[in-house]
Amino acid sequence: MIVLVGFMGAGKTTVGRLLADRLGLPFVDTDHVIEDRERRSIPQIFEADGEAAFRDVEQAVVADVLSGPEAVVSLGGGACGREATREVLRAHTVVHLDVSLEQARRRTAGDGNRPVLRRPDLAELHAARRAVFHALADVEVDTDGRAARSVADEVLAALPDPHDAPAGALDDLAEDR
Ligand SMILES: Nc1ncnc2c1ncn2[C@@H]1O[C@H](COP(=O)(O)OP(=O)(O)OP(=O)(O)O)[C@@H](O)[C@H]1O
Ligand SMILES: O=C(O)C1=C[C@@H](O)[C@@H](O)[C@H](O)C1
Ligand SMILES: [Mg+2]
Repeated sequence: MIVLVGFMGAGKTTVGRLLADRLGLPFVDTDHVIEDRERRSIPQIFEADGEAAFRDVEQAVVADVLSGPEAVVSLGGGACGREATREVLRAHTVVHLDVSLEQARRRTAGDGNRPVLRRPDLAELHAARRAVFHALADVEVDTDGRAARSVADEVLAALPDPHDAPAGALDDLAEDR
């Protein structure tokens, strides 16, 4: 799987869709899977059950999605906080979309669907998570001041084989031999 990680507003959902389209793979966003499975929005889950309960559901959803059919998968911004999730990620191609806190704030301004943005220690959280994303990443792309399409192009160029070949191209090659 190609798994996109990064802070809120890094563009995981936006760039993930573009990548999936370009690679001919399904796109799965674990935040969306959580909301479908729970039949509630993420802010509603945080409000009713608290963050720890949300993280439990998130960890289970990430494990399920990453053991499913091949896809481009975007994780929620806080999903890599769980050791179990970091362990599962070892078997996959992890792409870190790097974003500064300033840019992340600008991109997510006015979006009430990210309760963690209200945390008073956001700067520390951003720095701590950034180090974790960096350590997990096979591919890392700076997204500041870049259009989502250009970020997707850079990710595609940096993906290890065989992801950079169009879907089916390698099958043809094998048959010709
Ligand atoms: N490279 C980019 N340049 C400018 N705007 C962008 C870029 N990538 C994403 N955006 C915009 O920033 C906002 C946040 O992007 P997106 O929802 O894809 O982030 P995310 O990483 O999925 O965040 P979250 O972890 O909260 O789900 C959206 O409005 C999106 O259109
Ligand atoms: O950064 C975070 O902790 C979060 C990011 C979003 O993707 C959602 O998963 C949720 O709002 C929590
Ligand atoms: Mg997202």
